Amino acid sequence: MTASLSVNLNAIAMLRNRRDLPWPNVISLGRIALAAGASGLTVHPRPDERHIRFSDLPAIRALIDDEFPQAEFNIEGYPTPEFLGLVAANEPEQVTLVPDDPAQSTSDHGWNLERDAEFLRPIISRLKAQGIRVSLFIDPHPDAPAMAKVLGADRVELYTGPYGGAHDDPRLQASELAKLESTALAAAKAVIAVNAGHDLTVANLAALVKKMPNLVEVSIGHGLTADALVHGMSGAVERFLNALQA
Ligand SMILES: CC(=O)[C@@H](O)[C@H](O)COP(=O)(O)O
Ligand SMILES: NCC(=O)COP(=O)(O)O
Repeated sequence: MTASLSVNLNAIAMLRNRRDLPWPNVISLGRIALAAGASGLTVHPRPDERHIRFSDLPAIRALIDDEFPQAEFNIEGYPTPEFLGLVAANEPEQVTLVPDDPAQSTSDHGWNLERDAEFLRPIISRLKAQGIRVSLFIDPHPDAPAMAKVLGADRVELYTGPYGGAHDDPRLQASELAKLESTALAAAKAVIAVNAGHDLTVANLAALVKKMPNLVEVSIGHGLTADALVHGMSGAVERFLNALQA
């Protein structure tokens, strides 16, 4: 089974938000990603809207519904009442619950499922009653998948930040990969599906999927956006040089 790719649009939105202008256009780039074979689009709205804006969500929902009905919308975030309202209004196929503090610059850990169980249980059940698949963002630990399953989650998303962050240290990267592998194995035993994400790149993805044969989906934003810039730069310069000659 090949894992599917959900393209996280947060990094593109952050670039757009540098100016009061509509480019880079999150919807146009989402369309390009889906037309190129991505299976879905991910957004992680944060309370200060510094990346994706709440007003982007209906347009992403409409893009999928109108042009890519097989694709999935994945909304990630901390389940505040405001976040749950956004989810109810935009009807994603999947919600990934992440234990972010609003002050965090990016996600850097998974849920403490023992401590947060009674907080998460009713939220998971409410989201599932709305027909939404629920995934819990977890640090790699072999006990976590079974705990997530008991709480009613459909999937876990393994936090791959430390694995991605070890890009310049092969020994550390191997030990982070071993943790991810054992957690994916534990998820297979607990019969819960596995997503993964954070700081995944073309360079670190192949080793990950080899060790996690039950990986269903990866969501990737920062590394994929960086790659899009590298591979799009010469074409963009060419277009501007042509415009200068016009
Ligand atoms: C849960 C997760 O790892 C991603 O959503 C990541 O946090 C991307 O969010 P930012 O692009 O806002 O950092
Ligand atoms: N769910 C994880 C995710 O979307 C990863 O984002 P990024 O670290 O690749 O920007």
